[in-house]
Formats: sequence, C-alpha cells, structure tokens
Amino acid sequence: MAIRAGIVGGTGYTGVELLRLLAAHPGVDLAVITSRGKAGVAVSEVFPNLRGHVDQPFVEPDEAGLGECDVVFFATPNGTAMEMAPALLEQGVRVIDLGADFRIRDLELWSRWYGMTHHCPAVAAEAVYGLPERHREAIRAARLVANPGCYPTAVQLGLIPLLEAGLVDTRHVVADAKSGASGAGRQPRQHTLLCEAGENFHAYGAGGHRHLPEIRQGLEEAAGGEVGLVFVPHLLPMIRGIHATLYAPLRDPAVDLQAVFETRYADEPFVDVLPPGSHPETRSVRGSNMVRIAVHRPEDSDMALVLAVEDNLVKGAAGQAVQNMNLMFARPETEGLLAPAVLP
Ligand SMILES: NC(=O)C1=CN([C@@H]2O[C@H](COP(=O)(O)OP(=O)(O)OC[C@H]3O[C@@H](n4cnc5c(N)ncnc54)[C@H](OP(=O)(O)O)[C@@H]3O)[C@@H](O)[C@H]2O)C=CC1
Ligand SMILES: CC(=O)N[C@@H](CCC(=O)OP(=O)(O)O)C(=O)O
Repeated sequence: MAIRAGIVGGTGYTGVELLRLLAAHPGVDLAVITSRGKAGVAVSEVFPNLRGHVDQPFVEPDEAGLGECDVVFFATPNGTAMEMAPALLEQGVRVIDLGADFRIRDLELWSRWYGMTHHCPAVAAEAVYGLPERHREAIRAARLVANPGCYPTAVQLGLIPLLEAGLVDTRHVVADAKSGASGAGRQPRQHTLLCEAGENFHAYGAGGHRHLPEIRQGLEEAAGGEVGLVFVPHLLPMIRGIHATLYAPLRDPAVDLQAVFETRYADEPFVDVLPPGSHPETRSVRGSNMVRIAVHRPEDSDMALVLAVEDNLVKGAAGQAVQNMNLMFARPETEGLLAPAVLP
C-alpha cells in the first residue's frame, strides 16, 4: 500500500523539493499539500515543473486532513512543527520535521538559539535525529524524526569518521562552510536579492550561528566527549549547494585517512568517498541526495582536511527527509533518491 504523505509548507524551497522527489517516488501518494497563501490554487500553477505530476490544489493547514496521513513532513519555519506535531502523533501520524524544533536535546540551549520557548518538551524528548549514517536503526522505529539542518549534515558527515575513531585533537576543530542562497528559503529578503548576493561573497554568523549547537551535539556524540568547534558559514553567489572545508588536527599524522573514510562509508548509499587528491564540486551533487567527500593531509601539516559537498535542498533537507521516510516505512532506503546530479 502506498504511504499517504502530507506536506505542511508546500510553497517553500524545501517543500517544492519534497514534491519533486515524492511525485516520482513509487511508494507514495501525495495526499495533502498545504499553503496558507495559495490554498485553492493548483500546485502546478505555482510550480510549473510539477505540471502533469502534481496538479491537485494546495489546502489550508488547519483543514487539511493531515490526521488521515501516514506521515506528515513539516517544511515550515522553525516553531511551526512543535505547535502541530503533538496532535498528529496522537492520531498515529508519523512526523518528519525539516525545521529545527526537535533537533537539539537540551531545550534550554534550543531556546537560547531559537528565541522561543519549546511548546512540547515531552514530545521533543522522543524525537530521533534523522542522520541515517549515525541513527539508522532508531529512525526505523521513530514516530518523530528531526531532520538535520543543511550545514550540520555536511559538517557531521565530513567529520564523524575521524571522531568516531578517536583520531582527532577535539579541542580545535574548524568548519568553514559555504551555502547557496536557496538555504535562506523562499521568503524575500534583501541579502538574497540577485543584486545583493550576485557577484558577492561574505561570511555571516561568525560570532555564532544557530547550527553551531546542533553540529556540536552530533560531533560530541560521535567523539564521546567535548568538541571545541569553530563554525563559520558563508553565502555563495549561487542557488544550490554547500561546500564544507573542515580542519581537524590529527593525534597521529601517520594514519591512513583515505582508508578510514572508505571503511566508514563502505555501505552508505549516499556518501561517496572520492579518490585521493580529489576536490569535490557542488555541481557534482546538484539535485541529488549524495554527499561527496575528499580527505587530504596537506603537505607539512598535522591536519586532516576534509572537503564535503551536498545539495542543501536534497541531502541537506528534502532528500534526507525522504531517506528517513523510507527507513520509517520499511521501504528500500534509496527508493526515489537515485537520480544522478544535474550538470551543468
Ligand atoms: N532551504 C534550505 O536549504 C533548508 C531549510 N531547512 C529548514 O526547512 C524549513 C523550511 O525551509 P524553506 O523551505 O527554505 O522555507 P521557505 O520560507 O521557503 O518556506 C516555508 C513554507 O512554510 C509555510 N509556512 C510558513 N509559516 C507557516 C505556518 N505558521 N504554518 C504553516 N505553514 C507555514 C509557507 O507557506 P505559506 O505561507 O503559503 O503557508 C512556505 O511554504 C525551515 O525550518 C528551514 O530552516 C532545512 C534544511 C535546508
Ligand atoms: C544560506 C542560508 O541562509 N542558510 C540558512 C540555513 C538554513 C537551514 O537549513 O537552517 P535550519 O533548518 O536550521 O533553520 C542560514 O544560515 O540561516
């Protein structure tokens, strides 16, 4: 039987990416797609790429029959899922939140970074962090999955092989990451206008970004202890893609880094460890659920240097959410996610 899926926030960038992936998924029936602003309008009228694939209308989130779904994805701003998820869970609906409401276990820390009081702490306590490469078995059984953020996915996948194996001096880890402008969402904002973001490049959040506690939580779990992390995001003048350059001081510079990464990810369908000396490009993953990783030990340095690329809207959001849904509903993990990247 097909999985009846609902999407809250179908008019945003992660929402339309979910629609693109789920419309082509053989095991999914797109039952409910919500928008407050476009209720009654056909999805394909708003998104012409979906004409002939998703022609049904958007509906209001409150009259949406979301309770009739098997799974509901929240592709909404932070703070929305925590309002609506408890009632859905009570009705037996499984929930995948693409936002950050359930990602951080320490809710005081969450409140400090997100500027809100958590609406449902008891529900938050049962959420499973949806990074399959770390929590596959727990995701299969989860009622509520906290889909990781876009930067946290790339940074964690780039560093966990080193941290799990205890190879790094964890006091001084640096994540220098760059994102395309779709990472900021579809709401118009001055800094993502073409004339502001085009022909321009800058860091932001250098003094502290809300992904810092999320990344640190995942890295500390992998390392089994504290990790001193500096994380600096940058806005790239392109639409999709994240490139993370990760610096980790090695305890033993003689370790075979290539073998460590190849062994750790040998069975991972969506992590590609590139041959030695490679420099992954964001366009090699554009539109695909793959993360590509290269590991270097630069000349005369005791650092491991990891380069990781992903599509922020796919493995960084909607693709990972579909991967999690596949696990939760005992479907093949890669179902609907194997299309190669779009190039050029
Ligand atoms: N963009 C990215 O690369 C990534 C984003 N994320 C996270 O995913 C979530 C969605 O991001 P993104 O798609 O970029 O955001 P957008 O701003 O592009 O879209 C947000 C969507 O949510 C809907 N919405 C807004 N407020 C509410 C509400 N109160 N109730 C119901 N629906 C609402 C909007 O539709 P309408 O107003 O019509 O109802 C719209 O469809 C965010 O939490 C974001 O942080 C995670 C990883 C990557
Ligand atoms: C380029 C850009 O602006 N990116 C966003 C990250 C988007 C995201 O994934 O954030 P959450 O899911 O954690 O809200 C930012 O830095 O705020």
